[in-house]
Amino acid sequence: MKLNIALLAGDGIGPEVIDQAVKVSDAVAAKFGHEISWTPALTGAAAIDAVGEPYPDETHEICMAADAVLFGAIGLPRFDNDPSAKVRPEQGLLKMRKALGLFANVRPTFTFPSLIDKSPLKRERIEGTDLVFLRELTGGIYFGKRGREDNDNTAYDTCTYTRAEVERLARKGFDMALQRSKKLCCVDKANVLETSRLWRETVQRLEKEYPEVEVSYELVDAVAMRLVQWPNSYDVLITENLFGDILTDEASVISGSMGLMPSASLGEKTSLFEPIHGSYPQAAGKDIANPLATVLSAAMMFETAFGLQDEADAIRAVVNRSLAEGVVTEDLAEGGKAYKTSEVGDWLAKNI
Ligand SMILES: NC(=O)C1=CN([C@@H]2O[C@H](COP(=O)(O)OP(=O)(O)OC[C@H]3O[C@@H](n4cnc5c(N)ncnc54)[C@H](O)[C@@H]3O)[C@@H](O)[C@H]2O)C=CC1
Ligand SMILES: CC(C)CC(=O)C(=O)O
Ligand SMILES: [Mg+2]
Repeated sequence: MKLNIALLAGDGIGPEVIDQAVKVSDAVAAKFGHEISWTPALTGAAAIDAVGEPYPDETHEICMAADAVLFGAIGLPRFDNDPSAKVRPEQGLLKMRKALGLFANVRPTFTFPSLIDKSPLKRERIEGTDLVFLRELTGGIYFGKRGREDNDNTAYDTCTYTRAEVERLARKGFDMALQRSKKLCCVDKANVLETSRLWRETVQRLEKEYPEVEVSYELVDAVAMRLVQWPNSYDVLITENLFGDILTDEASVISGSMGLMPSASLGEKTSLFEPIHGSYPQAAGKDIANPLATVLSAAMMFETAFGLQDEADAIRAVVNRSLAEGVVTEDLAEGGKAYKTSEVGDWLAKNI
């Protein structure tokens, strides 16, 4: 099979972790007789520096022409530390998600048997955790009207959701629940927010179409607590953009490192695969970041974008072996040998 993949490395550790995902993908492709054609494209601060905008038209065209997109991360301190910057890397990420129609971000949270004792949470709480967030990705407060008024002394961001936006995400959640343990949790703040009440009402209406699915409705603040207290009690969780962004970073603690959790951003036209972490600028250029979140995002790409299950399983199997054998970056080394980002990638590619 010929696989045409757009490659958006981005900023900070983005290029380093993407390099490892490319090595591993090429190795799995060679093993199973596929040919990958990678088309690199600019995004984030790298694109601002090169052409003045964070998601150039040319990058969009490359993404639309590809069968799938593999994305690293964007963002740099020189923008984070300058609140007055008008053009920002994150605008490129949001523009890209909107332009590609990537409304559903699938963020699984799971544990690795060899890492259970590396999590700051107790073994008996986290063992067997296997849950998945479906985060709405192209609506809500990240895309609402924002601005300043009152002589620059007041700022506002608005959160808007349409019933259609909620429904398409929720349907994906119900469908996913049917494939899994038939449990769905709608995470909102319906005791306060009107948008959350629209979410709840829309999901309640859909319940009739999915009588086999047991739905619970929980407030986001309580979920933030229960997620680390009893992660095993959750299976599929659906939620809006902001809540999903925050809760999934929190959930990464269950697995043992932010550098482990992958995601798939799905839409009608195309799909994009990206680690849940950001550009971790403190580690940029040091060859120390954990590449596994990006490598596992590539596994999701083989599975979801190309229907290549054996290839995805092969990547997951070699990742599990690397962890069991202690071939890990410094975030997981705990005083033992810390491998470089590139060494982990080489090991995975060699052992697949
Ligand atoms: N999807 C994206 O491109 C995202 C971009 N960002 C941007 O990234 C920049 C940094 O943001 P932060 O809040 O520091 O989030 P971050 O996710 O980049 O880093 C937070 C912490 O997570 C850990 N971490 C993250 N990735 C890791 C990896 N691969 N290996 C080992 N440890 C890892 C590190 O301890 C790090 O200090 C900002 O400019 C932000 O806007 C933030 C989140 C997502
Ligand atoms: C710019 C942010 C919306 C990126 C982020 O934190 C994420 O998608 O997880
Ligand atoms: Mg985030």
